[in-house]
Amino acid sequence: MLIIGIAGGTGSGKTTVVNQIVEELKNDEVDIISQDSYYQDTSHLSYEDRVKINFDHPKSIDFDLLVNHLKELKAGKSIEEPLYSFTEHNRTGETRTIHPRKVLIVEGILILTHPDIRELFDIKIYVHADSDERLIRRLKRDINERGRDLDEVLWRYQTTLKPMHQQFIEPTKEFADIIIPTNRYNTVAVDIVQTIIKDRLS
Ligand SMILES: Nc1ncnc2c1ncn2[C@@H]1O[C@H](COP(=O)(O)OP(=O)(O)O)[C@@H](O)[C@H]1O
Ligand SMILES: Nc1ccn([C@@H]2O[C@H](COP(=O)(O)O)[C@@H](O)[C@H]2O)c(=O)n1
Repeated sequence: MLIIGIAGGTGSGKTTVVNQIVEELKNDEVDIISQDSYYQDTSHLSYEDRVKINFDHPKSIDFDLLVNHLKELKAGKSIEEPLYSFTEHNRTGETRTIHPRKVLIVEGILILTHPDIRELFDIKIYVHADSDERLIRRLKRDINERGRDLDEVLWRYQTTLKPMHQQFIEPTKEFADIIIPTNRYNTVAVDIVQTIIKDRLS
């Protein structure tokens, strides 16, 4: 199994790049795991307390479960990925069965911060867009798709997104084998990654 890790700040375009990469691959060859599915289970907290969580700090992620799941898949076993709700700020209680595939792509803002996870990746990619571009994209996406409003996104940006990006996310760029600039749609970089994957599949 080829495991590719794709990191980068929120709104940098990780999900978009992943979707472009897998477009030409067959379903039974590839699967995608999002770090967002591995936010800690916070069912013991009230909604008011869950809203206040710093979702951009490495502690917010259940890395033990993610490492365990990646190792299971690598060993040829299926796993149950937890499903996550951005409106409830919590796991939904449902899961999705993921079977081992030839290619697994793992994407998320903090995935390169964890040494055991870095060790499991065959290829490490960092997607880079400028912070003003990322904030604009995040505003549009969170308001349209994640049930947020302008004040919520700006409050989160100032209190956690920006400082956590500078402290934890941006420094992981140094671990990347490939850095993809995504201030614009980068078809050349996507082509290169697709070529690497096809080469490994042949
Ligand atoms: N290169 C790009 N140029 C313009 N908009 C983009 C680009 N890449 C992504 N977007 C848009 O920005 C938003 C966030 O992109 P997404 O891929 O979800 O980022 P991430 O997964 O890194 O948070 C989405 O609405 C997406 O359509
Ligand atoms: N309940 C939550 C959980 C996470 N977030 C934010 O999601 C961002 C990571 O996802 P991307 O798709 O943007 O990479 C992260 O910056 C968290 O702040 C949230 O808003 N609510």
